[in-house]
Amino acid sequence: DNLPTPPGPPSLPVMGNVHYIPQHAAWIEFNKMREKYGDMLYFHTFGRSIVVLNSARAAHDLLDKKSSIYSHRPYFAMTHDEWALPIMDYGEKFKRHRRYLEEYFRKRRLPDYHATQMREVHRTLYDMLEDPENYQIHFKRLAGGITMMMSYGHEVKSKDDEFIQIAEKGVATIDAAGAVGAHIVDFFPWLRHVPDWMPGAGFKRLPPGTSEDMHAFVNRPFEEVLKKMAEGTETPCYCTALLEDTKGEDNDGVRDTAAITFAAGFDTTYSALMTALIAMVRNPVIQARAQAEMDLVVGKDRLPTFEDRVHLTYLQCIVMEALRWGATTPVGVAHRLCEDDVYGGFHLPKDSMIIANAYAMLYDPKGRTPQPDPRGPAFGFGRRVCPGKDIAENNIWISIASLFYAFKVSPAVDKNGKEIPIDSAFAEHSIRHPKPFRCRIKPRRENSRALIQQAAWSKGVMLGSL
Ligand code: HEM
Repeated sequence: DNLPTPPGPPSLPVMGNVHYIPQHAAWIEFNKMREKYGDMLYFHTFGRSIVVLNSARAAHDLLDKKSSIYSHRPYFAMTHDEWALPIMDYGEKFKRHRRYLEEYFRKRRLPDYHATQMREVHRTLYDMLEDPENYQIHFKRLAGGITMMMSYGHEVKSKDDEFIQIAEKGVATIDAAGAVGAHIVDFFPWLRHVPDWMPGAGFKRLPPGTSEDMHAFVNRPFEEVLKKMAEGTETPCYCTALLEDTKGEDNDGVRDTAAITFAAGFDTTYSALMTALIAMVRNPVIQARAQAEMDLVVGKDRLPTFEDRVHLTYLQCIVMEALRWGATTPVGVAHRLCEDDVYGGFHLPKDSMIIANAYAMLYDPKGRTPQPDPRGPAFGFGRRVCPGKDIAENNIWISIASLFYAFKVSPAVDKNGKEIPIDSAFAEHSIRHPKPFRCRIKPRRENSRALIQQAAWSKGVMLGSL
């Protein structure tokens, strides 16, 4: 048919209009273009096209409702290194890897992880009590510690943990930004044959030596699990359970999916925790209200547990708002349309790269009652929706509940005792983070210290925490 492609900035002959794709924080600029061009933006060059979806409706209508044709990933060069699910194209291996993760992180299984989550969070409370200045390090250890325990049964006692170091290096080589968020900043190199901004393409630019880091990251923790299983000293975890299920027929799949839970879950969770913290530091009234709700539901003599969750509706709103305001993965990971399609009277060409602008959806100024659920845009769409979304939400929930139950957080003060104003700007990377800020984290009540010490002591996480 002769339907037009969606609107977008004006095109040059041959070159098309990709030069209008902003180099920095593209999601913000795409959002501005929305006023002029609407919910869909179209960019093209040399016969290739990119469609940006600026509204939750468009993303839902296409990526969710027509997921059978919108769940591929754009082409990129490093296919031989396809161990990482987020960049894997649709196909048998993709389905197998997703099945593993969905099976082990499905809703029904979530209670299996509660003990690990509580233990790691209580360890973090203790770290915060002893060394509140370094809260960022404790959040990092927490985000990494939960994943390492769930995936490998490995206990992360300090930030200097061997596997965390390996993993951080490994994730850095994937270019964390590229692994879970599309690297739009580097959009132009895409014209040089390979979409450099695509997750995985970062491998190409690695400085010498880092492919060893990547290899170590994917292999070392897994090998340790195998070794422990051989000795009979393993801790039950994702790897041990899945190795048993798959009976040695897909050890690579177990290894790769375990590694991706770390790569995809570490920085994102850390960012969400930082977002919740800065939000509470800046909004003392809201913080106090959440604490009053917890005092009512939890009482004053114990720390919160997952059982309290259904009663803590105000706190749940804070978690939702952190997911919204944080827009941790502002453009998620790009999808690819695998056949021609029509939407809203426009022609969407086969093989278009589809970018869901989650940022635009989460920052949509049009007020609605009730507010739309931020989890849709925050965790992605269709058959590619984040398989860790429920476990991620639980990680964030128990962390936030416990932290604000035990501590009062407020802006840092200067030497005259005056509060230092906090700049709540975000670093606009493809995994967004609040920019570093200083704050005070103080036990909230007289017995807070004792409650934390008791919890940390009973779980044996008191020593070697720092
Ligand atoms: C706040 C935390 C998190 C956020 C905001 C987040 C967000 C996302 C988003 C937006 C996507 C892309 C979805 C799409 O293509 O439409 C994604 C994919 C993915 N996430 Fe998460 N995620 C988080 C935590 C986690 C955790 C804890 C895990 C591990 C259990 C995880 C594992 C994955 C995997 C494996 C994919 C690739 C799925 C695929 O390509 O089929 N994520 N995530």
